[in-house]
Amino acid sequence: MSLFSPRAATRKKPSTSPLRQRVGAEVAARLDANPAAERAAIQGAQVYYHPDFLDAATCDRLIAMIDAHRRPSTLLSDRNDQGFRTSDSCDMDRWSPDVQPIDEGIAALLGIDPLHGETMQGQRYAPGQQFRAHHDYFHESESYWQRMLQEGGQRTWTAMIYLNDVAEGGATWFPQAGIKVAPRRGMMLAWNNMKPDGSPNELTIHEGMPVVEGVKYIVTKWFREERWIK
Ligand SMILES: O=C(O)CCC(=O)C(=O)O
Ligand SMILES: [Fe+2]
Repeated sequence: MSLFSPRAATRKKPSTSPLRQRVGAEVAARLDANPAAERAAIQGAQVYYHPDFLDAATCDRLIAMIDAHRRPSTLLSDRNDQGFRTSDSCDMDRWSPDVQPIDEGIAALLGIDPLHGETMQGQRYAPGQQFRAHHDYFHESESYWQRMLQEGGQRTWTAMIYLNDVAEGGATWFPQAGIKVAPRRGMMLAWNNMKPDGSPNELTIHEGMPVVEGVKYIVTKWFREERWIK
């Protein structure tokens, strides 16, 4: 039997990275040392909760900003998949006095330079709206990848904050990691999209489940391996 396998030779493995490896370990160590943060009891992915990261008044201010600026959400993917992400979303102006302290507070909690953070996204889901299963990391096989390399490279950590409680539905579900998180006003959910070796972690696939009753508001912050703002 030949040891050479043409299939294995042509299948491209996603790249590992010492930089991403380091940010994974450093952020996890920082959150482990923070008594306000709690690590989810799952194998194979680093996922943390921080209840009460934002107070109610701050959540309400962000909700009002989302309502003032929201438009139908978009997708980066090459596939044009109707129904995949049906929420509204908007960019939260990082230099506005209402957003900047929150933006910098998230970066400080994780210990990541705020300049690595993409523009914070606000999202609103009405009943029936959802964000189906996806990875937050970029797929190196997609046509956007070369552009992403110019714009700070791969995404490492995601920090998401629920701005309100939702009467029914709207949980964030990680089907492979095996956790389902119900929206709770002010709670941050943060996870590393990379494995310990700095390559994409498939186990972080997650979904914003359909809202059944009520309206769900969140803000999401994605961090890049390099500076997103030059
Ligand atoms: O709405 C959710 O619970 C998930 C949102 C999400 O996956 C994202 O913003 O990347
Ligand atoms: Fe996501």
